[in-house]
Amino acid sequence: MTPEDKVRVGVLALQGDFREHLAVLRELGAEAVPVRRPEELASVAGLVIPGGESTVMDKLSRTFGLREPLVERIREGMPVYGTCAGLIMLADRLLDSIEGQQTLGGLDVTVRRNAFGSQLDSFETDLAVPVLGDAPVHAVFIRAPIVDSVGEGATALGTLDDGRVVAVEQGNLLGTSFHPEVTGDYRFHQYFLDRVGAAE
Ligand SMILES: NC(=O)CC[C@H](N)C(=O)O
Repeated sequence: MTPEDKVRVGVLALQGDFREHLAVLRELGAEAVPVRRPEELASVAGLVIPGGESTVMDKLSRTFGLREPLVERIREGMPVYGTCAGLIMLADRLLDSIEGQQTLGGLDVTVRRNAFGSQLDSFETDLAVPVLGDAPVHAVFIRAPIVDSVGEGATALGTLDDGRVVAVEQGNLLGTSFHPEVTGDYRFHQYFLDRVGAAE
């Protein structure tokens, strides 16, 4: 692969663990840049929205003038992968939001914030994700949201043993409740990059 062939993708870098996602995407051979301004968003063919705090990310996206361009690119079909707070940002409907909190939308799902309560802030488990192959995905959940219901437009990709959905896709949009960037298993990032390559 020459530098000219590299897929150029962005990671929303307003807040949260965007550096880890940049490192993963670069390791997978993509040109990955932080996105904080509309011009930077315009320069990328796909976007990762990282984990962090969705209420803060929402506010900053409006302050930085990114909200409208983000909504527009999502509507236009740009591949986007949202993890944890990023999944919250992509949800059409949100439960346990704070007053005035908005999402970007795009995924026909209802997501509940902080769904595992304070006793179980963080946990890890192995998850079957058939679209990524037979090997289970080791999933790390950190104050994670859950997909409370999946609308007609979206498809569940992975569920916990109790049936709760933690990975979804819809067209070019992909969302996980958990954090693949911290596990060394980058199949979700590769799945996203394949979408970007196909969409270009
Ligand atoms: N690790 C995370 O991204 C946590 C998400 C956070 N609880 C929120 O509501 O945005």
